[in-house]
Amino acid sequence: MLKLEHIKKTFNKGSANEVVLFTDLNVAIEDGEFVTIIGSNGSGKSTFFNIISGNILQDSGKISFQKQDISKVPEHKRSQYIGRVFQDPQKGTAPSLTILQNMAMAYNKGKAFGLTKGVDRSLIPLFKEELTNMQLGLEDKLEVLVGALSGGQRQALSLLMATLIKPEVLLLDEHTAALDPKTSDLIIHLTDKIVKEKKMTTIMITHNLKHAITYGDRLLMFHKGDIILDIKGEEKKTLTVEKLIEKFNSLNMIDALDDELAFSAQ
Ligand SMILES: Nc1ncnc2c1ncn2[C@@H]1O[C@H](COP(=O)(O)OP(=O)(O)OP(=O)(O)O)[C@@H](O)[C@H]1O
Repeated sequence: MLKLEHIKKTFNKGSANEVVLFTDLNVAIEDGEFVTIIGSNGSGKSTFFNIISGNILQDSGKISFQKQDISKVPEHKRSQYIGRVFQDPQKGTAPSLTILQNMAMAYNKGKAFGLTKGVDRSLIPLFKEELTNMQLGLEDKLEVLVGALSGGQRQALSLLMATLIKPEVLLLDEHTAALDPKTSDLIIHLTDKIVKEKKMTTIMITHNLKHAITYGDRLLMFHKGDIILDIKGEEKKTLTVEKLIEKFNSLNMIDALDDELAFSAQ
């Protein structure tokens, strides 16, 4: 279980630019859970990920993973069990290296590894199999430079690389947002397939309300540094855009739905 307790975070404390974001954030994510996160701009979604990954430190509060206190564990150590895919297809892959070299890098994550001696060729069948599963034809492009791939192909590769050695927690930070709608649907479908196959604890931030409702088994909504909705179980399984909007209305929270989110529901 990944647990955040009483997290507080203020940026630029004491200055004119002070942002009091989290005053008492509490959430527990079960092993194997696939959680989708929505929320208006600036509601704290990315900061939530930054605090989980150790990219920024909370001011106070506790983060524990499998009952171990990881509140002060540095990011590079947490990255051994926490994988992350970003919105920008440029991140997460090395453009000047081939697909094969990128896959080898991902395979050797956390180990002392250099490309000077070349890639262990015995791994090629495994890499080909993984790439074939994605159905993007990348298995025939092992020697192609990643910089020459389309945004969608590159994001699919980022996803594959982040999960090649199964992380215990996978953070997806709007990883389909920079893609056109068709490619975005393809990548989200692929994501769901990989998450289910590998049974990974996964948290996905999305600005696409339909994706947040369709995928995953729990939905959290952030608003001004608080989690204002937590929908799981049967309620999540049978959730529709209409039901969610009804819920916002009944809780007088329709303001929490910004234009981008509302638009994505159409
Ligand atoms: N490193 C930082 N320094 C100063 N302020 C920050 C920093 N990171 C985040 N903030 C502020 O904290 C608030 C929450 O930002 P965050 O990026 O977590 O929101 P978000 O929900 O991910 O938004 P978006 O949907 O726009 O990506 C914003 O007001 C932002 O300006």
